[in-house]
Amino acid sequence: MEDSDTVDGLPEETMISFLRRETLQLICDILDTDNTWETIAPYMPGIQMRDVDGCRRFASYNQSPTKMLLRIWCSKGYNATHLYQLFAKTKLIRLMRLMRSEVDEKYHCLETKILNPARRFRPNIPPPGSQSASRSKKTETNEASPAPTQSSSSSTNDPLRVAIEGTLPVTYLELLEATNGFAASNVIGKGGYGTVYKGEIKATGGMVAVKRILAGNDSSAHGSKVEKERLKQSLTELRTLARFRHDNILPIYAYSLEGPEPCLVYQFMANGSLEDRILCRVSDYRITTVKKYLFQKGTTPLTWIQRKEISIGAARGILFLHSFAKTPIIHGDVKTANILLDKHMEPKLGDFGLSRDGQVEAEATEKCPLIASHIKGTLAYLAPEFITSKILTTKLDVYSYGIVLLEIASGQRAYSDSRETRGLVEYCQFNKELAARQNTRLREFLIDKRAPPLANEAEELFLEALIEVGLAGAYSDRRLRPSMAQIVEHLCKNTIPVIE
Ligand SMILES: Nc1ncnc2c1ncn2[C@@H]1O[C@H](COP(=O)(O)OP(=O)(O)OP(=O)(O)O)[C@@H](O)[C@H]1O
Repeated sequence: MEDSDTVDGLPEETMISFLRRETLQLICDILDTDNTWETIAPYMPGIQMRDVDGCRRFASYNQSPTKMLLRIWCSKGYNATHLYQLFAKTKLIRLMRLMRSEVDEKYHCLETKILNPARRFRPNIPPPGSQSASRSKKTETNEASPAPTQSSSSSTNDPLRVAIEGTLPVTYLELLEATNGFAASNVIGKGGYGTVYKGEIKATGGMVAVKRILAGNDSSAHGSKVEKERLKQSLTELRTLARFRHDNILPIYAYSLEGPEPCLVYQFMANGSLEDRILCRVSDYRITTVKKYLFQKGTTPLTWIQRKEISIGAARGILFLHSFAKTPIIHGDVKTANILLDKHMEPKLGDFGLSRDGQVEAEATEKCPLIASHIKGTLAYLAPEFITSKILTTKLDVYSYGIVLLEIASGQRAYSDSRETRGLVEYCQFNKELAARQNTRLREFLIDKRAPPLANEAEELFLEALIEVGLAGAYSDRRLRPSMAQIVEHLCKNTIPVIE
């Protein structure tokens, strides 16, 4: 067996021998289902990308990947109590209950803590290798492996430590190998803060996108300020993505901070950005010159069904950010370039470099809004209250998302110098008045000319909903904008929100 060094090379005693066989089997059965083990692996200190790859290969031989993962983890000195705390951290209460009889009862209060997060409790379980650890076996000293138990005040205050918690480290060398040495032919995109490369993790053949944060060569005070801002944004992105996992949020797989430039590794999105797909644009980076000739007419326009699914999926991603945690997360840079499409055209919201904890914009009572000094966003997508007063609430994302919907409906850009009415909202409003004067349906003025003709009444209704929800979302008075929950509801039902 090719991977015998990682699979069978571990002595049997490194299994979690302190767990009853039946308990271990039950835990493995649950975590093997739907590859749930992959969601806890990033929270296991000491577990690296290559370990996860090894477990995946183990699974391909019809073996339990969870059992393998736990064996590797135990070989690094972690024990049942650490496992219990890992389940607490990843909120797998069912698994905690399964093994609770096998850990000291002083840790059982972790279950109460999950059910009642307001109560603060931090049992001190020493990490392996520390003097008081029950197993003092020292392992792989070159690994930065902060045990999950080490969330003391000093570590929680360390932004770097907090940012990388829950995401796998990968070596710069592995990324060099994956991207053919960051070859120009692997470039798939460029953003304000770095270049994105397509890469292949050799062990699994899995495709990834590697964002390599630009290293500036400007050593002036301004240059180092820009550099700092870049690093800060990549850490913000890392921190946010490590905290939230959702079908419509671009998953981050790994990071590398030890090389010459910091790198973030994401799931590869085969269909590129929504912006490119709306414009039927073949990215210069994506293809060779020969292919560019073949594709010069551009990519196939999105169908109306695809547009509907993309709109709803992206809205769900934003709604998740706004509602998942106690404090809503404001993305701050929602735009078609940041909605990426996987091979099934499933949309995933990416680029969290500007995301911030914010607050829900209340419909009835006007709370004092947060003032953000950092969010920049892209001007055409930025809500007026942010531009004028730096007011930051969830309605900031609603405004930007409204613009996205208008782009999906009309195929127009958010801002264009070649239009008489440059801003997209003004362009739509202008056409709305024109349509009313000519007693014509607005959709006939605004429909994306590249899109296939509307096939049935449902598609016609959807296009109308798209335009009206888009306009409502981009309403200048933020208090009159719908919430993301209302938007998802309207789009799913093809209904039009009532606005003044
Ligand atoms: N995971 C991914 N899979 C495939 N392509 C990607 C992925 N991430 C980014 N890209 C491509 O790389 C481009 C640049 O992405 P990036 O997030 O760096 O910048 P941006 O959002 O376009 O710009 P900025 O960060 O300045 O707002 C994207 O527009 C997209 O085409």
